[in-house]
Amino acid sequence: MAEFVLRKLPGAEVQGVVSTTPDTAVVFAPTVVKTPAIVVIVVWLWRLVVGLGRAVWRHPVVCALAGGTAALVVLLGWRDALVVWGGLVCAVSSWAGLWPEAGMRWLVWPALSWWRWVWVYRRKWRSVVAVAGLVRVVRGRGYAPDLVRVVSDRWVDRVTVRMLDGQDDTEYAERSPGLAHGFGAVNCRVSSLRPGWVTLTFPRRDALVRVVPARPFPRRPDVATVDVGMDERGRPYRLKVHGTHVLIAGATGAGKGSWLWSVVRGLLPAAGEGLVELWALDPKLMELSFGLELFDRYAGTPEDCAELLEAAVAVMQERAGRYAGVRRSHEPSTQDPFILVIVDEVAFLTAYQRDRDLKVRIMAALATLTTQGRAVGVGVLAALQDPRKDVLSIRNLFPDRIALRLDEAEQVDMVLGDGARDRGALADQIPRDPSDPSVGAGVAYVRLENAPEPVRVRAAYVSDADIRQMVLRYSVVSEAV
Ligand SMILES: Nc1ncnc2c1ncn2[C@@H]1O[C@H](COP(=O)(O)OP(=O)(O)OP(=O)(O)O)[C@@H](O)[C@H]1O
Repeated sequence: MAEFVLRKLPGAEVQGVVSTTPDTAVVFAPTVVKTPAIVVIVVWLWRLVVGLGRAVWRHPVVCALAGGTAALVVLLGWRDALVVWGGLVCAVSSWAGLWPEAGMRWLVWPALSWWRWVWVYRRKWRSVVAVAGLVRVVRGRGYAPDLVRVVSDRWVDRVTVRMLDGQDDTEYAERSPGLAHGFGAVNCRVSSLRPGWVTLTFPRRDALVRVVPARPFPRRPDVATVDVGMDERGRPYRLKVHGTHVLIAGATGAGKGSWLWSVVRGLLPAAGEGLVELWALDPKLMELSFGLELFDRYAGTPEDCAELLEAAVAVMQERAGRYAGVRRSHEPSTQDPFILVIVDEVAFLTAYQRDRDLKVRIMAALATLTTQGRAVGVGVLAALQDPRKDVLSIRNLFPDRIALRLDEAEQVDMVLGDGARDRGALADQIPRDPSDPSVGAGVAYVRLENAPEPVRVRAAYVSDADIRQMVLRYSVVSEAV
């Protein structure tokens, strides 16, 4: 029975790790059974074959190199083998020099991944997971999760792990600080894309330290997603705006403006073609008014904002009536453009609004838009400064959420949803420097509706000069509410 249970557990048995669990403190000596030598030899040979097969499967390049070298030495002798090797190294270096991107992709990153696998993860794996509490002891034998793969690039290590049967990714999320410290990383983020497997992301260098300049205007109008900045692997990050609603929360000076303006910038070519309409609500009168001419409709006072939201609801209902029974989703067109309602500091219209009637109207319109608008091409992009005030009542209306720097750790889950901070969304630890507002500004954790794991992204900084250039290029005659 014991053997059956143990065989069902995936993962390697822990050896050489001092166990601190009380149930293993007393070990009873088992009955000694004499095994015939031939059985022992067969078992060891079988283990050797399995080990070799696994090594070839996991490290095909290293094994091919080792096997090829051995074959060359046997066939040509070590001098000629050395000459062949020298020629190969020269050829590969010239190729990598001529095509550096391909060289990095096929040579440098795989070599780095292998090195990190051997030197950092494989070497420390069992002791770190044991101390972090991820090892299970079954009838006196310890089992550790399997370290399967390490993929490294310039910025992060992505470690694929086969969990033990019965474990789930929330357990890894809870232990992520210990894993990060154990492997010498500043952070560890946990995601699970298929049952039984978990991916641990350990950032090595921060791609997001430097300010990301405003993204170039898209060559072709794109409504579905917008290039808003850079992710932590140094790749452009595209935010979905059509078919969703997005909430952006961050403390004062966290850089909410750069997210709003990056979205506006990315949609301008489509707006120029009549496929998008940008409706702005700017109750603070300080942010969106700077690019007033870019918006099809603009409202500043709370009364105007309520009217604009109700106008959006009217468009939504008119479309819903037309689409009913004809189609189930919205395709942006000049007849029915995608309408993006952008709200800067939504709490001014809700939590801080003293006029009760107005507040009720605004909340009702917001709730209607966010619950029914996406299928008919009306989206809401709202920014919020203080997540404590109002977020719990409106947070759930937004499928996609972005947390910039927040003042307190508890606010992270308030914005992104339960468990987000455990999964590595450390929005309360995004750095800030009072003497340099650009430090950490625009850096955020994004949690999308269909992906529970947060992604760290820095929005491009759209400066005043960039906004002036946008106005010069894409002004529309803005309609009063
Ligand atoms: N993406 C960014 N990259 C670098 N610096 C940025 C970025 N976004 C903003 N900043 C810097 O941070 C400052 C504050 O940004 P911003 O006004 O957008 O913050 P905010 O979150 O909107 O603050 P508030 O809620 O007080 O309006 C800017 O003046 C700019 O210097």
